[in-house]
Amino acid sequence: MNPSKEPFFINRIKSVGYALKGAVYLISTEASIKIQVGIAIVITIAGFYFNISKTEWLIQTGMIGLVMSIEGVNTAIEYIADFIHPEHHHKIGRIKDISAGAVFLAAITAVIVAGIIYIPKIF
Ligand SMILES: Nc1ncnc2c1ncn2[C@@H]1O[C@H](COP(=O)(O)OP(=O)(O)OP(=O)(O)O)[C@@H](O)[C@H]1O
Repeated sequence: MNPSKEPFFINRIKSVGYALKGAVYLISTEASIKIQVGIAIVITIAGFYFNISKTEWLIQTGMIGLVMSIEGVNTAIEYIADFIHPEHHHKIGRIKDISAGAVFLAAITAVIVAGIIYIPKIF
């Protein structure tokens, strides 16, 4: 967002670097995203094991990305909430609960999608 005199592409490359730093920080510090990375690895192995179709791969990969992205946004919202109001406040609690609720909705959807893909292959 800062007005910059640097060339456009240098600026973009730097932004990708910052985003990468954020993703590494997220994965290395947040327990919930570590669990999600673990689940993503297991479900990817399952994809190879059950030889799922291209369409199933697209949907599965999309769901993994969706859940992990929303988890990242949820974590950022928690950081902002703690920064702007470190003390206990019911509105901060509500903000965090709504943010966590968004992750929950994405995760439930991912579980349903996994069920649709794998249950017929297992049973
Ligand atoms: N400052 C606060 N004021 C009011 N309620 C809070 C506050 N901080 C946390 N809470 C309540 O406690 C819950 C857990 O908060 P916390 O910040 O520990 O999130 P978390 O989901 O456990 O985080 P993480 O994903 O990092 O484990 C919130 O969803 C909210 O209901």
